[in-house]
Amino acid sequence: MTAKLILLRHGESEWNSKNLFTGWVDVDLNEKGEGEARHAADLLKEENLLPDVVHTSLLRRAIHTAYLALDGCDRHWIPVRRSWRLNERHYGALQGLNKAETKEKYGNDQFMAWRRSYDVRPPDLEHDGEYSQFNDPRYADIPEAERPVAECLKDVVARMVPYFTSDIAADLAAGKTVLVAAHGNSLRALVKHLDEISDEDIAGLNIPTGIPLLYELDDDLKPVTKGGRYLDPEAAAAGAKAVANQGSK
Ligand SMILES: O=C(O)[C@@H](CO)OP(=O)(O)O
Repeated sequence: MTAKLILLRHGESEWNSKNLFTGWVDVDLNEKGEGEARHAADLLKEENLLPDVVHTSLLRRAIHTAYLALDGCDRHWIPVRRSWRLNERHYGALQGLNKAETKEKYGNDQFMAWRRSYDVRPPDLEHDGEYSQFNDPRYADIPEAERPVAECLKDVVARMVPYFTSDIAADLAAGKTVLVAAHGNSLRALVKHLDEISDEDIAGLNIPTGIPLLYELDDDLKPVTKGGRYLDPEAAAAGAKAVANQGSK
């Protein structure tokens, strides 16, 4: 028997459209992003892929996307589980900065190392910085010493995979169709884990906003088809290309 795992990056956010590094800053979807989330519902309905349980991050762009996608396919009532472990990568002191300006200021190599290398962290964000979440009550359960102030993708893999192998895997093993509504980099971390992508090759993988990506997993939770299947492959390819080019003005 195969288990069904649907990955959904949130729809376009207010800061995606302004080309700003977002990370843990809790910005909402813009109108286009809400439309993408509703369209995700249509795609799920068309394939009769109706989630039994949803896992989201603690950030409203993922929570809002999950709600709109589930509402649109009459699954607004299913159990919801949330974890900071599904949050976007903490972008440290880059949070709030414009991507094109950052690339211009620091050069493409540094910009790409911060954005897509596996193990180069952006500079730390001060606890009292304008876009710091250090004292946000929603993260009170994370011991201070472990509360992120900047993360590379390797850090995201380290905090996300344990949640996948415990909570998400338990729902999959119980035969549930699972929706994970999360973020560009937390989903890159999950796809890296599922498809066993190398630390080098993951740099080239970008996840588009708002298009469900279906993985059918075998009993060992290995993908039956590597890379899964986007429910709208053409839009996904165009969306991934746009994410890759975000440093350009
Ligand atoms: O700004 C961010 O938090 C992420 C996702 O939007 O950006 P990037 O794709 O540059 O890692």
